[in-house]
Amino acid sequence: MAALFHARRAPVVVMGVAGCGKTTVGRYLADSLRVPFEEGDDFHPRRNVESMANHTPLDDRTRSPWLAAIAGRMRVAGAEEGLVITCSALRRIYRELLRVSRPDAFFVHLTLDQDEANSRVAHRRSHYMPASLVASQFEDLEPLEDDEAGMTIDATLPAERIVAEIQTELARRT
Ligand SMILES: Nc1ncnc2c1ncn2[C@@H]1O[C@H](COP(=O)(O)OP(=O)(O)O)[C@@H](O)[C@H]1O
Ligand SMILES: O=C(O)[C@H](O)[C@@H](O)[C@H](O)[C@H](O)COP(=O)(O)O
Repeated sequence: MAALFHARRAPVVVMGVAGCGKTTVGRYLADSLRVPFEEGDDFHPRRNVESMANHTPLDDRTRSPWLAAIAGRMRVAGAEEGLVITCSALRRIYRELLRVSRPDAFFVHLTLDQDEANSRVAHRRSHYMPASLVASQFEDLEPLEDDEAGMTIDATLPAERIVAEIQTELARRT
């Protein structure tokens, strides 16, 4: 995997359960790397957003078009421009699907416990995701594994520190 990787070019997928900080860290990272940023939530079909807003978690079937759309965006990311994109990517098969479109994808898994995720989602304003679905996110979560290109980092560290550690790891692998 390392041989395929180039920090400026490989798409970075910031993953993890709702509330782990994907959007916060992803935006900051994209700014730091000077690459485009995409919010994975924007790729959901409207019915998925309605489902979550109505307290019904997504499943493999309902996530399928969303993952396909994210994979499509990753596929067209220019070789030079790079990309940071957020996607919960909770299950390994979802990540496999994204890797089909971009085998060089680098996953950053932001980890935190369920209480902290609950608290963050409950206190977040202007977002469709209810805290009632956080438990289902942990049920579905299959953490990033050692043989998957990427890194796992404590989501409760300050965002600046998380971004600095990601940049260090990207530079190390280039
Ligand atoms: N490293 C962090 N430390 C403390 N709070 C954070 C951190 N990252 C994100 N947050 C806060 O947690 C909440 C969820 O973050 P968000 O980026 O929306 O997560 P996600 O996109 O994974 O759902 C927001 O209120 C955000 O400000
Ligand atoms: O796979 C899923 O069940 C959803 O994509 C979910 O993981 C995502 O968390 C929501 O879209 C809420 O958005 P945030 O993750 O940004 O809170």
